[in-house]
Amino acid sequence: MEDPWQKPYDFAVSVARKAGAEIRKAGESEIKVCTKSSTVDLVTKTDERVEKIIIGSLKEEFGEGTHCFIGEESVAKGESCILTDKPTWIIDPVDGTTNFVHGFPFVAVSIAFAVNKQLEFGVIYSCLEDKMYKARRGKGAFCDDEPIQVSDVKDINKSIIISEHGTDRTPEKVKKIFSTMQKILCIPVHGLRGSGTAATNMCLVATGAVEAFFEIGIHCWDIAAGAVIVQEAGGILLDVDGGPFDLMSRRMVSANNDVIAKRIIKEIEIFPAERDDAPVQKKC
Ligand SMILES: O=P(O)(O)O[C@H]1[C@H](O)[C@@H](O)[C@H](O)[C@@H](O)[C@@H]1O
Ligand SMILES: [Mg+2]
Repeated sequence: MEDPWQKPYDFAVSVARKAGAEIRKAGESEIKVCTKSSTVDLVTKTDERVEKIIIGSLKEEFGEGTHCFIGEESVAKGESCILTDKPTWIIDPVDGTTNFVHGFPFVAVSIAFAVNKQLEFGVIYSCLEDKMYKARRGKGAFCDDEPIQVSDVKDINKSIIISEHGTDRTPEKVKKIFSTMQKILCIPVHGLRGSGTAATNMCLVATGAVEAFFEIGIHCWDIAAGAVIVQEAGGILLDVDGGPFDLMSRRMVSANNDVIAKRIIKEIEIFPAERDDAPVQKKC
């Protein structure tokens, strides 16, 4: 039987590469910065332009009617963020916008594709490092066409863990984030890290450079592609309460195995984050 998703997968890789080249070029000129949900949730013209390029190319190739699109900047402008059974592209045009603005060298283009709410493939182009990560469900994970594999460490005391602070600086939430980090650091683990992009963090789990990455407050476009890449590299995804991973829940633990994941989960202080697919509240 013909493989229906090979063409979209190959196309996603070429679009991600094209988008990454645009980001690199834009980084050479002055970057005008605006904000979204908070004063530290940054957005630039490049985020918007690159998302338009990606969605425009996908629509041209696959038609507007049959495929749906969830893109970070389109959702910010009021488009729907509901995952249906239709073939759906989930896109973060510039993951690591703060890094991009500051010239911190980890910025990724993240493109995932889901059908019947199941993620079929994920492509992450770490464009400043020029590394192309990709995975298709059931077919393994790759970096620049070389197979990648999570680490086999089961001893938490020999692990490196990644987390991020996010863009919600409500003092009670920040307190919980730092309390969690303090507890994990004191297990003790070898180290705590953060690249500033959820997509790249997940690739670091997938290559075995770190054992786990967790965050509360991320969005589906930050982690959809990484979810496929981590699982295809042999890793696992869980909710921060140890339950099943839910793409729209804005919380996730990705790890090399369930021993590491469950040990981390013991220390996570959970705080609320509104779901990506929550009904939009009408403004008065
Ligand atoms: O850079 P963006 O696409 O906004 O995504 C980042 C997110 O906003 C932050 O909350 C996370 O901490 C980063 O890891 C994301 O990648
Ligand atoms: Mg992002």
